[in-house]
Amino acid sequence: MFPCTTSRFIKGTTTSMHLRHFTQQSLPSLVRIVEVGPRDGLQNEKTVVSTEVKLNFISKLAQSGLTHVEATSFVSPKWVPQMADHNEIMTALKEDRSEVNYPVLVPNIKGLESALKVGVKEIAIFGAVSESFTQKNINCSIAESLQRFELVMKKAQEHNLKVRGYVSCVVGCPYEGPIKPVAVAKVAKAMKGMGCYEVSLGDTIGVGTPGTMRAMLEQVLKEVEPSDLAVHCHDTYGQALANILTALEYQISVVDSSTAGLGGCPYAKGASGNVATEDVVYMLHGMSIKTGVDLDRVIEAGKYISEQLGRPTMSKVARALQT
Ligand SMILES: CC(C)(COP(=O)([O-])OP(=O)([O-])OC[C@H]1O[C@@H](n2cnc3c(N)ncnc32)[C@H](O)[C@@H]1OP(=O)([O-])[O-])[C@@H](O)C(=O)NCCC(=O)NCCSC(=O)C[C@@](C)(O)CC(=O)[O-]
Repeated sequence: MFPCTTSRFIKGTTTSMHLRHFTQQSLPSLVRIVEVGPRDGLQNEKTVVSTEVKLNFISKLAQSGLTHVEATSFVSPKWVPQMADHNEIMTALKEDRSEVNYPVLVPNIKGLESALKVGVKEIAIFGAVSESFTQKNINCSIAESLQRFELVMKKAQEHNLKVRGYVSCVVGCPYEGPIKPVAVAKVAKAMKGMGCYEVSLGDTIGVGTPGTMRAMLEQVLKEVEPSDLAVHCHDTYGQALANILTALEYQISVVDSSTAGLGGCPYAKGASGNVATEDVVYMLHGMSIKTGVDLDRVIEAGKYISEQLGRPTMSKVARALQT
């Protein structure tokens, strides 16, 4: 996968830093989880998952107390075939009378126009801090992507849509290696400045450690308030929970996760799944941090989708509790 690169991602990042001492009192008492399983979790699946299964999965997640379930992407079906049923998914969710938000990914005006036709209320624009990843993922430069997002933002605001922003590759890029924290701060600031209500910082290939997360967050927090940030940690190197805890220490209280640990980006080869929602909920509840999420119900949703995909869950908590 990245056989010779591991040391590149951990080298020289924390030695000069003071390890801060945090007490339980200084952590957020409430964390909002943004469930990305139906989108990030499934987008990389080779076999097309039926719309019916996706909707059942979303329904189970919605019944678990999650308030934000990212449902699909309005991207090109040639680029990401698994998300080609976005119209059917969002048309079905229009009938949902719950308070759950169903944000969708939108890369450009074409995606936004399609999303508006099916009554989407919240979108997420997605950029990155690496030029190579941006080219591979959305076929343009970082500067071009920000111009596109400005157009999307303007139109979204005209339609009173909420817009979230993603910044990918915040500690490492599959093509460029380690990323400078100051570059992340620049893109995060641009996303926030154009009107995103929240910017989610993505460790797309899961190479971050609490050391590199800390270095990155300290720069980003010079430009964006912790209340406007979320973290999105893939678990490739088994560091995701530690990285999330690091973000909580900086008062970031929104965490993206994916039930059953599904996921990966088609344009970030080698990236494994997101941190499992079950594992995040277990950790947070164990620290007396509220999430409003019913762990048993999320485990049930994870069991359902894992059975449908024909493989065991990647959630350690679900595995432990099911045996
Ligand atoms: C952005 C594009 C569309 C540019 O793709 P492009 O080829 O440069 O676009 P184009 O404008 O030249 O159009 C080419 C064709 O795509 C169509 N097209 C154009 N736009 C759309 C659209 N919105 N919906 C449907 N179709 C579209 C357009 O109509 C045309 O169709 P044709 O004439 O050839 O039949 C493409 O690169 C794309 O779809 N990329 C998606 C990549 C993606 O979804 N990646 C995964 C999500 S990001 C991620 O997972 C990371 C994250 C968010 O989780 C955080 C983290 O982990 O770090």
